[in-house]
Amino acid sequence: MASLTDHLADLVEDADAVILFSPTASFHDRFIDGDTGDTDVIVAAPDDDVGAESFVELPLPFRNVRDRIRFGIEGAMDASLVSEGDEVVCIASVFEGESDAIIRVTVDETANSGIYDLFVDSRADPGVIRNVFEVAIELGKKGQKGKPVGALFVVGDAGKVMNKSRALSYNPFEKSHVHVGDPIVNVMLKEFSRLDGAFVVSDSGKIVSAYRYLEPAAEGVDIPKGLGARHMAGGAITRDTNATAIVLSESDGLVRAFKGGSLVLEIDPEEY
Ligand SMILES: Nc1ncnc2c1ncn2[C@@H]1O[C@H](COP(=O)(O)OP(=O)(O)OP(=O)(O)O)[C@@H](O)[C@H]1O
Ligand SMILES: [Mn+2]
Repeated sequence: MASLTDHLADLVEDADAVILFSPTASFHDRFIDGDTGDTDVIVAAPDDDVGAESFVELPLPFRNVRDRIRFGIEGAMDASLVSEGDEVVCIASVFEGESDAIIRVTVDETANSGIYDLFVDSRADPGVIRNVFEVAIELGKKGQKGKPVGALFVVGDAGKVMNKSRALSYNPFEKSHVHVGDPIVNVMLKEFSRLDGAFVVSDSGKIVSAYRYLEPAAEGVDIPKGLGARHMAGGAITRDTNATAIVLSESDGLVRAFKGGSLVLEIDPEEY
């Protein structure tokens, strides 16, 4: 079987840009050394291991290829590397291992899914959003003592979020100065996730409170039917404030992110 690289020249020809998703160094080098003509080469990956000229950092590996491509394209748009109407060739690994798939898309600014803005254009630091995702994914994978568990994290704009919520119980984070991402905090978050309500996290990642009952106005919130009170409250608080909500569902095990009152991203922790 001919390898993907044998066809690359044909497939990339007359595209405006190529996005290589997490390429190996050898694939990237072969690619750069080949004749890419006027086509810009962009690398999208968790880390820039290949010394790319143009780079879009992926905050998560995005097992779902559609999410990965959306993030890469929206990130490339944000950096003015591609623009409306551009033909972009995306080269990614869909199966395990090396780059094995090519998806050619036309950039359509109106189709912006918001997945890039979720991380980069939130009130909270991108790393904070990522850390909260990681806790939610881990919690979703393992549950609490083997049982599925739900959790609601409201990240950023914490002052306003506190004003639109009330305490369900004493706040174990009252006088602490702990941040998401600290290993010990992740253990605490998992422990407290058995109890009701939401975690409130500041822009910089400080855990402001646990056990908050959110009381946002729910009008104008557009979340899929079938999701319950936790998701409704999480979605609605992001319309009422500039926070981002990351919700782990106890019933279907998925992690969802809401921003501006809409569902932006849905991932299955089992794939991570
Ligand atoms: N307004 C709210 N603020 C904070 N937490 C809430 C709120 N409403 C519900 N919850 C939390 O969500 C939990 C689950 O509620 P519910 O089953 O209605 O939500 P859900 O969206 O179906 O979530 P799941 O998919 O996890 O079941 C409640 O036990 C409570 O801890
Ligand atoms: Mn439910």
